[in-house]
Amino acid sequence: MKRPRIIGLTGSIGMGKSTVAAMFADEGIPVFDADAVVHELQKEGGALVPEIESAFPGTTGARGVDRKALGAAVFGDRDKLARLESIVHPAVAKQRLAFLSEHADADMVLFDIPLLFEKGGHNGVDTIVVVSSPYNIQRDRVLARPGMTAEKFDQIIALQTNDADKRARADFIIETGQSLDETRRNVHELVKKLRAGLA
Ligand SMILES: CC(C)(COP(=O)(O)OP(=O)(O)OC[C@H]1O[C@@H](n2cnc3c(N)ncnc32)[C@H](O)[C@@H]1O)[C@@H](O)C(=O)NCCC(=O)NCCS
Ligand SMILES: Nc1ncnc2c1ncn2[C@@H]1O[C@H](COP(=O)(O)OP(=O)(O)OP(=O)(O)O)[C@@H](O)[C@H]1O
Repeated sequence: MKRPRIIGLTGSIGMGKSTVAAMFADEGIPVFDADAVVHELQKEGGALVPEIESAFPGTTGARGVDRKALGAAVFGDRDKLARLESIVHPAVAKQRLAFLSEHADADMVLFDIPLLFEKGGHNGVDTIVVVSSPYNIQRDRVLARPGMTAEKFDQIIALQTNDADKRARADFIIETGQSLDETRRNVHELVKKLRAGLA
């Protein structure tokens, strides 16, 4: 069956996945945003809210999942995180398949998958793009987010494949330590190469 070339976009916390995925979308490439799907499933009326409430009592309310509370419950506890992942990841995988069949005629699609290497998703994509910036820039950006603490940042970093490994396993690296304009130019050049079949 004909299917598009699948580009997997990944990178560690705050490296710029969402920002760079939006640049690919601006180039006309359909983007599957795993994180946005998780938000959808966890919001008020979201399909996973009841199951999350029963596994993690007190972490949901009238507005769906309270992500801060749930994050505080799982990021420092690998068993709890694994339990949450066993609820969330199958639902995301199902939507990814649906997305792929909706875009079966596209030449290329991009999957924005934060845990591409951690969960083995790299085996299901044709080309791997990693977003990456120097550690200090990453850390400063993440710590500037409301509600973020150095402790939470360290916990999350410890759960993710490190940046050097990601870079080593990438087909292409998009540097995000520079200006947004520079990064956008690099995305444009990469898309041009991919479209021309040169990469
Ligand atoms: C625990 C939750 C509610 C916390 O939400 P919150 O808005 O506070 O944080 P956010 O989602 O922005 O994540 C912050 C950082 O942690 C990373 N992260 C999220 N889940 C995981 C995980 N299971 N393992 C490693 N890193 C993770 C994100 O990629 C991001 O870099 C949320 O992250 C969640 O539901 N995670 C489980 C689902 C999941 O694995 N999502 C990420 C891939 S789709
Ligand atoms: N050259 C650049 N490329 C990408 N992002 C940049 C760049 N310069 C500054 N930024 C900023 O860095 C931040 C990156 O955040 P973004 O949400 O895209 O990262 P993420 O990898 O999706 O994060 P998370 O893993 O937490 O979901 C944004 O605020 C973005 O504006």
